[in-house]
Amino acid sequence: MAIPIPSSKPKILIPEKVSPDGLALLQGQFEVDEKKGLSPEQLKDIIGEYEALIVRSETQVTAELLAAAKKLKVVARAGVGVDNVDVVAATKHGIIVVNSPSGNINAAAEHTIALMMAVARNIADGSQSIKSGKWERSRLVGVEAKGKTLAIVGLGKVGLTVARIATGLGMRLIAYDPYANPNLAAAASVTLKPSLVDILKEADFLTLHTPLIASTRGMIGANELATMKPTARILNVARGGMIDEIALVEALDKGTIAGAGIDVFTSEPPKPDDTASRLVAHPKVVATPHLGASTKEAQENVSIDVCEQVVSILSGELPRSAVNAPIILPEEYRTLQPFVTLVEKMGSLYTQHYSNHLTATGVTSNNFRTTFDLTYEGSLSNINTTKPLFAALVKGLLTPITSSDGLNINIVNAELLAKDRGILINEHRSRENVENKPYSSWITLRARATRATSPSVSKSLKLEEQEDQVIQGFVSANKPFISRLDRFKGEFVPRGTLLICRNFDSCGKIGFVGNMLGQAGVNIKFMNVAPLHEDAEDGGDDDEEGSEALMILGVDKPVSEEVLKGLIGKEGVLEASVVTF
Ligand SMILES: NC(=O)c1ccc[n+]([C@@H]2O[C@H](COP(=O)([O-])OP(=O)(O)OC[C@H]3O[C@@H](n4cnc5c(N)ncnc54)[C@H](O)[C@@H]3O)[C@@H](O)[C@H]2O)c1
Ligand SMILES: O=C(O)[C@H](O)COP(=O)(O)O
Repeated sequence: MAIPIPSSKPKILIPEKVSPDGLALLQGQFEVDEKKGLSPEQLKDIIGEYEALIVRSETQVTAELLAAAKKLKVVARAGVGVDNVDVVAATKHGIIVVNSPSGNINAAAEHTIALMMAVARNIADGSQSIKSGKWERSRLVGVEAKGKTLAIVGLGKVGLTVARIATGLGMRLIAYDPYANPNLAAAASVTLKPSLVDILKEADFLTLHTPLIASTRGMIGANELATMKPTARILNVARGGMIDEIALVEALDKGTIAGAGIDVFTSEPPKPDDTASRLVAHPKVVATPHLGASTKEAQENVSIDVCEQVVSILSGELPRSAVNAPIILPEEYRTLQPFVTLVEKMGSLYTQHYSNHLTATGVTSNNFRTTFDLTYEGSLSNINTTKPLFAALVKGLLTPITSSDGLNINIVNAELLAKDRGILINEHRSRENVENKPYSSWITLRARATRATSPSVSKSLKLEEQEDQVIQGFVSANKPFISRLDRFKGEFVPRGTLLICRNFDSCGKIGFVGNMLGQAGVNIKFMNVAPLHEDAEDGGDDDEEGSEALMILGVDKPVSEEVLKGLIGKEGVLEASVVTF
């Protein structure tokens, strides 16, 4: 019998119905498990195997579930609303939450208009009546949309689309949204009002299009309903919970509200005793089972949108619509990616080189500092977002010292993790000295020297504490290069294992180090010598013992501490460190 070989491909779990159009993008490179009908416990039991989770609105992605999701890198919501995802908990775990902010806008807007017309013209009631053999023309007289006031709460993507369609129906449009763009509102012929009450009073139809957040939960309760006209009708294709369902049922019973078209409920699907069930059953309500986004077109859109983002994230790239990180434009990302690699390597070089180098006295010195200046220079100073570069630096600095913790450092949690470790990074942009460089952009990482507050403090400072620690790098042909390390300038590629020696700049050093490595069976793959940088305080000193240089050797295996000790102090090697990328 053949024994199944475990797959080494990253695993993606899809516990809900997601359109196959996007899923096709995942086939081949990932192991995709579509498992519908899992209970929360079953989901928790298996989530630890997966690197990506793709959901719609039914799966509750709780803090408890995320804590069990040890490998999870991304929660992708194939839709807009992420109220079923604990985004704060995801952020803490470094899990990126992505959604599809625009894939189903049109579907939701058209569904709103469909419900409005259905409520206005008693479509559901009329259909049921005729199917039961009746012919009730006088009971089912409706109202027209033309000339009526449509009041919109939340003039975002769906709200504006509803407004544009409703203009074509000849409706008057008003809206309440304290954060709305007045130009977009005016272009859609919507008059913005300063308060909710202002629009409630005038509404013939009230439609809700906000997210479900603290300020919108229960925003339409008994008091609000009481301020509305008895002929008014209410539509909700946004989220259950924004309307007090019991208050609405009572208003419909009393006849103080004429009707409602409801797609979303406080409990989905509603159980018989839930308040939502009373609303669904009410004769003046046209109810649909959260169908706002359920069109073929919208499902194709959101599926492709989030699956593309899952592929990006699992390939180590940035998504375009992260909910818990700023949105980065793809063209910006393309420009930034080589610099992201560079900065991560600069951070890693910093930690490995400064926190672990063997000095002339044979002591391993840790000179790691926690306050950094990260300066983007040349044309890079014009970029819109530096967030990925910031995150890359945190990742580079921390990974050599935290990799055993399994920390997943990314743009989502980098700031938090840096803060937790007391690391402060000040970002700067500079266009100075552009003409002196052979490359258009470069980056400088500087950990400033301890500044003496008095002569006695100055005396007590060790020499290395009195100097800035500097790493500078640039990108050429999409490859990262280090162009300065400490007081030394010289180009080298940060890859593989590097032995970095500080030595007196005189004859015989290379031969001596090469010989020692050879005896230890370590092969040298490439070598660079970096002389003192012109800005270095003792730069240009030609005195044999005064002038120093760095020797950077790419080696084929790690150099043991014993070999390092053998190098130090002899033949003018002053310090040595080994870094691995
Ligand atoms: N039923 C469905 O299947 C379906 C489909 C798509 C979207 N939706 C839901 O529709 C809603 C709107 O989606 P969207 O894409 O237009 O979102 P959006 O973020 O583009 O717009 C939301 C708007 O609400 C406004 N807002 C926030 N708080 C407010 C407050 N307290 N008072 C008034 N306005 C406030 C915001 O300023 C924003 O303009 C969301 O809840 C989404 O989940 C439902
Ligand atoms: O927020 C959304 O995108 C809608 O509510 C759609 O939800 P669904 O994907 O469960 O249909």
